[in-house]
Amino acid sequence: MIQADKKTLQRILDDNRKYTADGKVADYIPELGHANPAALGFTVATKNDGIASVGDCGTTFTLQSISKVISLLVALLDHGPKKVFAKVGMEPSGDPFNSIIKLETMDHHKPLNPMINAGAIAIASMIAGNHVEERFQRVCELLHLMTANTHISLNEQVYRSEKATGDRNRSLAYFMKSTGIIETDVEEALDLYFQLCSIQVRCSDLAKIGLFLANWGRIEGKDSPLVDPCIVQILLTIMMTSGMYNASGEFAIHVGIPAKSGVSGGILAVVPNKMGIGVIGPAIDDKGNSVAGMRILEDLSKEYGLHVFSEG
Ligand SMILES: NC(=O)CC[C@H](N)C(=O)O
Repeated sequence: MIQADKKTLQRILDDNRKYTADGKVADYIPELGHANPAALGFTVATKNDGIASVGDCGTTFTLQSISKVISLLVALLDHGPKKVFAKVGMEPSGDPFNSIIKLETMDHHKPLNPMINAGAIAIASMIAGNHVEERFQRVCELLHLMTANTHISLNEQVYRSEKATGDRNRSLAYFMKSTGIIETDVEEALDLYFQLCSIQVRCSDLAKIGLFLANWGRIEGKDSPLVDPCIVQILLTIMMTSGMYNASGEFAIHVGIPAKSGVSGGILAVVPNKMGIGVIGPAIDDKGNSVAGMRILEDLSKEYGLHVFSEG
């Protein structure tokens, strides 16, 4: 269906190109500022119907906050939900992704969820490994398995740029160290977080990660899951409630599928049991979400009836 329907996918892309003009490329991490604001593309990877890409899918970009889903997955594999959620909450924040305001006032100073920066830095501090490089490699190896693409690796320039300008994240991390949320070396947690945000991918990689989650942790064509489906259920639920930062509620109403965005303009979306979708559109809104990318997902959801709360 998806291959045969490439015309529909192309129409959805063309209809939404105009919205790239309504956003801006993030430049608070200077290296991200080089992205082309007019770029737009997406890949759909389906369970039984192959994979199709339209638009500027050759564009490479960094995961940015999309990496938060993968870090959470690895931390859950390492420690289990009980230990992980003792340190980080499960509630939507309603605040910007890099907000510091609730850290002091929340119960036990827990960051509200793993999809905001504070939560993701705390999660990074829990990823097991002898040193940062080993921890980073563990995450990359999992990505290689999910995508069958062993080329996925660090974008060194973005990493350096982010590390040089990441003072807000540094302040979040040191605050969490002072309250005991971070128990390990704070600089190492930050370094790993910056590296994970700087992993370079294409839309097709995101779509395959999405399909892996849509398949409840199974690699296409393999029967036994690589990760416990209960863990995938946690990831999808947190993506649904918090994946689009303080626009998660609106996105859930209009699109209705679990998704995670990043300030590079990428969006990873999952239609459980059906497909994974990867979108790139570097022009983002003031909440950090790709403007045209969200419109594409809304159109795909309406065209194919993907909203998870749909009349049967
Ligand atoms: N929303 C995002 O994608 C933020 C990730 C970015 N690396 C940051 O820490 O600021």
